[in-house]
Amino acid sequence: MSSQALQADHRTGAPWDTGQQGIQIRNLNKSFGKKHVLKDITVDFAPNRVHGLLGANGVGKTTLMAVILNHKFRSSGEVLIDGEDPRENAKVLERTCFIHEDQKFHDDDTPTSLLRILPRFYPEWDAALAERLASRFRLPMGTRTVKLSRGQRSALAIVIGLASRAPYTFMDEPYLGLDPAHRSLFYEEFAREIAEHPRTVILSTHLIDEVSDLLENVVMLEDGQVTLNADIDHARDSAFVLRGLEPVVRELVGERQVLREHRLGNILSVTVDGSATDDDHRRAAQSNVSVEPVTLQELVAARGMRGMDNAEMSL
Ligand SMILES: Nc1ncnc2c1ncn2[C@@H]1O[C@H](COP(=O)(O)OP(=O)(O)OP(=O)(O)O)[C@@H](O)[C@H]1O
Repeated sequence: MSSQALQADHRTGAPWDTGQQGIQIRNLNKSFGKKHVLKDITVDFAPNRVHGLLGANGVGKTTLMAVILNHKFRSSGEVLIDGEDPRENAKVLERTCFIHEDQKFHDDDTPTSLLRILPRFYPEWDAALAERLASRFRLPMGTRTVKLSRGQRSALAIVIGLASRAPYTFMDEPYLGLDPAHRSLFYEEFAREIAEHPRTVILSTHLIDEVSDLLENVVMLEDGQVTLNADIDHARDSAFVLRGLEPVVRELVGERQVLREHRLGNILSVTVDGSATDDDHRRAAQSNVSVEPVTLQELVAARGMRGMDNAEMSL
């Protein structure tokens, strides 16, 4: 076991056993009828890291998470969690938690009844944490979930996702309906939890700049395939923006791949695939062109545009 995977449990002082081997996916395919959504995906999600699963609407993020956890059947390919196939594998599945956008609950459940029942399903459940988070999110504990607002249902799902302490936690746009103050609260509690109890998190989100400080790794889906799996700093370094008068910007871009461009008056901004070289910086300075880093949000928007034939953009 790596030292990174072994943390002290702050309550008991006992070693904190986290996800250790991560998730390995090989040649994974998923089709719905004739629609081929996941196309021969091979990717590893390293253990004990927070992975942002990013991409345009409809590109297959939810499907990928659901197929990893066998909530949806794969068409072909291999998935291993901690070295084991999760299909009908209770030992693996009890180490996972999946919270969905617009999480559904049984109508008759209340936050109180759920927080009483769920520890049976999550061996690492922390009841004190669940109570503290429920109180911070001001959940009406006795109200049936059918009567909760959308934001309150999201808050309840977040409480469950964090309190489960599942070594493999999947969060699919978990903040829907949360107002900015409650989203900030989620980010604060998430950061605290992950620092104290590292685990492997796969978080899909469109609020990329808002969550980028929480992410350690970025996995980008485009047109059913993984086109980027990189440390967040490398991801940011995988493209750059040249901004200036069109002829000089075009000359600087040369033959390189353009991810996106837009014009404001006679100023052209081009997002270029790859890293800016020392030569780019020197030539740009001589021609009055600025070389700017991309934000993660811009990067996903720029790359996502290329998948527009199969996915709608919402970034
Ligand atoms: N049960 C299903 N039957 C048929 N098609 C489906 C089914 N579930 C998903 N799809 C299709 O698979 C594609 C991927 O959907 P998915 O929900 O995984 O995308 P996503 O990247 O999570 O999108 P978003 O960002 O909008 O949540 C979409 O074209 C969707 O219509």
